[in-house]
Amino acid sequence: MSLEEMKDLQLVGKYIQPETKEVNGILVTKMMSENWDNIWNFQARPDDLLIASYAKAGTTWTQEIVDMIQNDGDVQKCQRANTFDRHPFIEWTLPPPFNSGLDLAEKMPSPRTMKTHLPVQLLPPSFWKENSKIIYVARNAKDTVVSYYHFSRMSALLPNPGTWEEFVETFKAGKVLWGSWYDHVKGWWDAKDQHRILYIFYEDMKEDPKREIQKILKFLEKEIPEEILNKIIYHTSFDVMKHNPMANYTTFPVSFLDHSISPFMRKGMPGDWKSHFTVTQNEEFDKDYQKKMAGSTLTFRTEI
Ligand SMILES: Nc1ncnc2c1ncn2[C@@H]1O[C@H](COP(=O)(O)OS(=O)(=O)O)[C@@H](OP(=O)(O)O)[C@H]1O
Repeated sequence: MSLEEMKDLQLVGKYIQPETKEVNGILVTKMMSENWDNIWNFQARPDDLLIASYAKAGTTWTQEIVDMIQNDGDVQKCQRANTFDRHPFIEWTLPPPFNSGLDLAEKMPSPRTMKTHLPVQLLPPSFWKENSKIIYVARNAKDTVVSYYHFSRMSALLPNPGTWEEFVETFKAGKVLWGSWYDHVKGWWDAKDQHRILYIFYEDMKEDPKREIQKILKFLEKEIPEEILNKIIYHTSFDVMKHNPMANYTTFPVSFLDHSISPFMRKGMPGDWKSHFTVTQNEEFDKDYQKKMAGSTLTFRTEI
């Protein structure tokens, strides 16, 4: 449905209950669980590109970078629709008249670029069979939980997060949509060498966007002049994306996403967790983290 039609339906969000259900032990929305057979049987194509991540890891940022690369730095072309419509969110299921990710994806001509937050074991198997390319973006747990908390406060589509203290515990227990952060990042990390997966980090993107965009270019087998590369870095910087209505989620009905509670483009900085965690909370988080990440070669930076 068009943005104009969406605006006429400002109130619809109020009637969407963020009820949850489990699919193979992973929490998803009730609507996703009811649509699960279709999601699982989704037909990927060999020339699909999937941007995968745990929620709040820098998905939208990566989507904008990829779209700019695919459109040779043409900003106008990247303004053709909001992020949600440009890159179908395959598992995201909404009631009619809203478009669900699968509907959008199935209608989209090849080559498609799509998004998912599914943990690796729940990815529709056709992606593996067709050997589609996947970019996985990961972000450190502490900044992720902060961003997830504020997003849950502003989004009527996600369960109520409760207090910050409560949400940290829910996150640690993996009782949030898309399941445990720890299992998600490790699962995709372990899968990366057996498939066409580029695994990148939010903190690295922030530290040196040029270097990380060059990694994406290489993965996509694309070459662009320096001038376009610089344009992409500028257009996908936090300050520019924050004011880009096609990338900052402000085109969504306010009853879905209420930016006056917390903007989607909130801080965009590694290390913001320091203004949220108490000393005790941080020590307990670290202790729990060591246990959950023990034995993995995957490491994160919590500041740059
Ligand atoms: N260009 C750019 N630079 C730096 N940071 C950026 C950028 N674009 C988005 N963001 C930040 O990414 C967080 C949102 O993550 P996602 O896009 O993965 O969210 S979602 O799961 O798809 O809803 C959210 O992080 P927080 O600010 O910490 O909440 C966004 O602000």
